[in-house]
Amino acid sequence: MEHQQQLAGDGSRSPVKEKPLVSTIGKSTNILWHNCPIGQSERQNLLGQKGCVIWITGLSGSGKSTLACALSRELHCSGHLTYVLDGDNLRHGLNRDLSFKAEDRAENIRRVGEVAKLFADAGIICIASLISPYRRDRDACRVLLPESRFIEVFMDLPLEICEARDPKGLYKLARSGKIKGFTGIDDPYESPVNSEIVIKMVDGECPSPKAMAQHVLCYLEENGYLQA
Ligand SMILES: Nc1ncnc2c1ncn2[C@@H]1O[C@H](COP(=O)(O)OS(=O)(=O)O)[C@@H](OP(=O)(O)O)[C@H]1O
Ligand SMILES: Nc1ncnc2c1ncn2[C@@H]1O[C@H](COP(=O)(O)OP(=O)(O)O)[C@@H](O)[C@H]1O
Repeated sequence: MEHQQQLAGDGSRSPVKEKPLVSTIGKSTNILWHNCPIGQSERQNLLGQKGCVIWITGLSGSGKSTLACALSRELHCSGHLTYVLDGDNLRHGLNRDLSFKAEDRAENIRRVGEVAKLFADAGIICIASLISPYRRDRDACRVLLPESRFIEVFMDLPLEICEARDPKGLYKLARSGKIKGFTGIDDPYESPVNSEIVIKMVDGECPSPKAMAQHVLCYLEENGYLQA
């Protein structure tokens, strides 16, 4: 198979015959990586932005989906291509086979991390909005996306505020024991320690959805994500 070129003494290139590198990845054997001539940088140039993942983590009711939607709208209106991966929504399809026990939450985050990586490779600003309660699972996604392409946003709101909002009535059900293993009630949430962005209350008030989106937008502008 001809898949590499060798530089000859006169500077011309001639094909080198070499055995292809075949490897085992997970449970897949005898597989090869296939490169495409159009790569991430060409797609980024087309879109005028850097592909990245904005990973929003926090308790249920902390405003993850609200921020994801507000940010997506702001970016869209200023000519940037985004896509929102929302935990609740993905559990309707891709992740419908997963429960909320720790190993299923880990698999949920792993899958969404891999999907988000594809979106970033496509040059898209991917906004992932999931509770993602375990630090180890979030950090594994960060490793998947080197070159600062993983931007963690921590919704640092107190449980009492999230519980008071309770838009789906799930905290009420968890408190009465009708939902077991609910994050923040009888299941853990490990707060991030190295988030790029933290959204928190100021003088007892939560910033408005527009203000939260502006906060992230400023970070993207200042760090060069909104140009190729
Ligand atoms: N046991 C339990 N714990 C937490 N959340 C629960 C649970 N059961 C159902 N829900 C609803 O599922 C939404 C969270 O899904 P995620 O995929 O983001 O969760 S996780 O990242 O795998 O922990 C979450 O959505 P948000 O409120 O938008 O966070 C809940 O509506
Ligand atoms: N910045 C905010 N200020 C006031 N209310 C908010 C804000 N962000 C979210 N909310 C409200 O809080 C509730 C939970 O928000 P949501 O985005 O669904 O949270 P999550 O996705 O983290 O579960 C919703 O009723 C939403 O309208």
